Amino acid sequence: MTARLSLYQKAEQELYKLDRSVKGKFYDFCHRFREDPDHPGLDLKPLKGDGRVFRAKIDQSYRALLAKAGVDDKGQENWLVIAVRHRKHVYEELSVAINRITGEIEFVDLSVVGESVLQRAGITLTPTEPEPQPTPEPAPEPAPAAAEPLLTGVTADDLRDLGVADQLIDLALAVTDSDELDQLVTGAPLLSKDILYGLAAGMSLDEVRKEITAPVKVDLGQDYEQDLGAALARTTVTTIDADIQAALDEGDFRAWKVFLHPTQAKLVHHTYNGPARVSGGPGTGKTIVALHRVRHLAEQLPPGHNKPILLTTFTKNLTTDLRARLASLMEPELLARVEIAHIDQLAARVLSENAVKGAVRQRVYDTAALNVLRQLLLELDERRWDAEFLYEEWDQVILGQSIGTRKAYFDARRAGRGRSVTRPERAQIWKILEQFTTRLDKEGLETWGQAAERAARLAMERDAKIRERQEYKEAIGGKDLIHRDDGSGMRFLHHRYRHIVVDEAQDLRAAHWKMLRAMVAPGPNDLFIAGDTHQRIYDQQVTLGTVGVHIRGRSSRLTLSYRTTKEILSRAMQVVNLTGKDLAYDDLDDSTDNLNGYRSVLRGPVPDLVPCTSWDDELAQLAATLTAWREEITTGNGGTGQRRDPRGSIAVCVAERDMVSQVMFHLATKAGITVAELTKDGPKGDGEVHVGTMHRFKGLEYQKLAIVGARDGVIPRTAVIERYRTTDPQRCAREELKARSLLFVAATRARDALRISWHDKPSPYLPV
Ligand SMILES: Nc1ncnc2c1ncn2[C@@H]1O[C@H](COP(=O)(O)OP(=O)(O)OP(=O)(O)O)[C@@H](O)[C@H]1O
Repeated sequence: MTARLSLYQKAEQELYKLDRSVKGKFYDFCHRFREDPDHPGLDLKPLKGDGRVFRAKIDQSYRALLAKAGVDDKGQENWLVIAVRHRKHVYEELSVAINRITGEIEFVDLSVVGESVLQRAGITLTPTEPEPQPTPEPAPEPAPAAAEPLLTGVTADDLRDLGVADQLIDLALAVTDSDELDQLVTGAPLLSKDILYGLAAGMSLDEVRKEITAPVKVDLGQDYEQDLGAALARTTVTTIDADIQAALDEGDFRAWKVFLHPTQAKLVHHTYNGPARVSGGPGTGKTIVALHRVRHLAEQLPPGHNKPILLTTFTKNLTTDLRARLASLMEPELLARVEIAHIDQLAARVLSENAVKGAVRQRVYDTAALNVLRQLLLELDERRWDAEFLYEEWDQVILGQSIGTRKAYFDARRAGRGRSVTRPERAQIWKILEQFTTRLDKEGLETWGQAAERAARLAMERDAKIRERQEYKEAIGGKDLIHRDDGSGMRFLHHRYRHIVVDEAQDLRAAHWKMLRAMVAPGPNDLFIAGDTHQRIYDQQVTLGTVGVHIRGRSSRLTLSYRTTKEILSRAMQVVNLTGKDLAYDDLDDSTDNLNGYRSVLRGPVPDLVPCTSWDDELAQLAATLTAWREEITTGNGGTGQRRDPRGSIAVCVAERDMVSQVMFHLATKAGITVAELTKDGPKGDGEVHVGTMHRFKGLEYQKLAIVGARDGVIPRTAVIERYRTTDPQRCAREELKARSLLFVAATRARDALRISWHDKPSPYLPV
C-alpha cells in the first residue's frame, strides 16, 4: 500500500538544522515510505505512549517520528512526519494530541524539556533505543528545592481553557524561571508557546484569551480528539515532494512562504465587510500577512486578464522588495493579476492618464519647494512667519484637507499643528501661500503632495461618476443605459481595483487615502491595511475615518516578532517607551495604539552600545566589527553554522546624510570591505555591506546591523528642537517622537546582531 506523507511545521524546522547528508537521506526516506510504509527496511514501529506515534528508520542514527492520520477513499494511508531526530532522543512517552482550540494536530516534544522541570512534574522518559551504559548511571539528583513558580495566578484549568497542550500544563506550572520556560517552549506547539510567553510577559488571562486564543478558535464537534484525519486537514503542513525539496534547499529563509502563524493565517483568510487594518510591532509579520493576503485575494478572483488587485506601499525600494517576495510566493498567472506600485507612482499614473496636453509640471521634493517659498519670503520681506512653519501649514492643513478657499481655511481643523493661529493671522498666511502656489505654478513645478491631491481629486471625480451612473441605473430598474452612455465612455467606467492592500500605511498622506478609497468600490475586502504608527517617520498623521476609510471593528494586532531577538527588542522598546510623557501613538484612527504583549521567542547576544572618542574612532571601530561579522558569516561561525555569502546580510545605518559617503569611503579604502549604497531604488551594486540613512531602512531587515553617529544633537537634531522648544512645544514633542521612531525603526531592522555607536554624548533615547 502506498502512503501520502506530510511534514509537520516543527519537523520542517528541525530539518533545517540537520547536516546536508541527513537531509538527503530524509528525502530518500520520504520516497521509500511513500512507496511502501511497511517495507521492513523502514522498521516502522509504534511507540508505547498513546500508540498514535510511530518511529521509522532514516539511517543508522536518525529516526522519523510519524503519526498515522487515517486512510483516504482510494485506500492510501495518510502519514504526518512530526519530528526527525537522533535515535538517542526518541522516547516511548512521545505522543500527539488534537488541540481543543485550533483542532490542529500537536506534538509536544518532551525531549527538550529541562531535566529539573520533568522531575518536578514527576515525568521520566524512556529511550526507545537505549545506549549501552558503560558505567552505572549515578542516582538522579533530588529535585531542587521548590522555588516560586514563574506563572502565578493561573491554574491548570486556566491553561487548559486557553489552549495549552495537556502534556505541557503541569510542566508549565512547575517552571520557576524564564530560562526554564525558554527550554519548555522550544518543543511546544505554537499556540502553547504564545500563551505561555504572553502570560510570562505579564499579559492578563483576559488579554491572552482575547489576543491569542480567540483569534484562532474554531468550532469542533464532539469526538474531535479521536479524528486525526480531520485534524490533519486543519493543520498547516508541507505535503508535496517539491515543497519538501525546496524547504531542504532554501532552509528557514522560506519558512514565511509556507507556514503562517495561526493568528496571521486568520487575518489572511478572513472575509472583511469593509476596510480592515492589521497593526503590530516591527517584525511581527505585517508584510508577510499583506503578501499572503494578496495571494489569497488573487486565488478568489474570477478568471480574467486584468489586474483587479493593487499592492501598494510608501517607498520605491520597498516596492521592489515586495515585488520580488510576491513573485516567489505566487504562480506567474496569479501574479499577473496584481498591480504593484508605490503610492507616488500610482498618483503620477492617474495624473498622466488625465493630463491636458502642454500642461505637464515637473514634480519636485519638499526641499526644492521650500526653497521657492524662502525666496518668496525674502522678496516680500516677510518676517512674521518662518518658511518651515508656512510650508507645513500649507502641506498638512491646506493640501492635507484639500482646502480650496480662504473661507474654508478660516474654518479648518489644525489638530496636531501646535501653535494656534488667529483669524487675522490665517488671512495673512493664506495670502502668502496663494502667492507661493502661483509662483510654483509659474515655474512649472508641483510638489509630490500637490500631485497626490490632484490625483485624489481626479480619482474621486471618477468615483462620483461611477456612483451616479449606478444610482441612475438602479432608479430605472437596472435597464441598459445605451442612450446615456453613448459616446461618453461612461459604459467603460468602473473602479480601478476590486481589492487594495497597503503596507507601511502609517506614512501615507490624507490625499493618498482619498485616492485609494476612490479607486475601489466600498464592499467586502476592499482595503487591507498593514502599518505600525510607532514606525511613522514622516509627518503624516491621518485619521482614517476622516478620509472615508472606516476600520472600526476590523482592526487586529500581531504581537510576536519573528525578526528580532528578545535582547534587541527590549533595547528598542526603551527607545519608544513614552512613560511619563504627555504623548501617545495613534492607531491610524481616532484612538491610540501600543505595543503591549509585543515579544520575541528568538534569543541572541545583547546589543553592543559603543561609545567612541571621535568620528574617526567610530569609523575605525566600525570597520573592525564589520570585518569580524563578515568572517562569522562566511565561515558559518567558525564552522559551527551554515556558511553564507555575506552580501546583503550586513548593513550600516547612519544618522546623518553626509556620513553615508564617509562610511563608504572608509570601509572601501581602509578596511577592504565592498559597499553598496542603499538608495531610493534599493542597494546600488552588489557590495557586501549596505550603507544608508535611517529613512532608507524602512521595512527592510538584515542579519547584522550597525548604527553609527547616534549622538546627542543628531538624534534628535538640536537645530529642530531648539527652534520649537519655546515657540511651539507641541511641534517640538512631535519632532522628538519622530526622532524616536526613526531610531526604533533602525534598531529593529537587525535580526541577530545590533551595534550602536556614537561619539561625544549619546542620543538621549539610547538605553545607556
Ligand atoms: N509565519 C512566519 N514564519 C516564519 N517567518 C516569518 C513568519 N512571519 C514573519 N516571518 C519573518 O519575520 C520577518 C519580519 O516579517 P515582516 O517583514 O512581515 O514584519 P513586519 O511586521 O512587516 O515588520 P516591519 O514593521 O518592521 O516592517 C521576516 O523575515 C519574515 O520572513
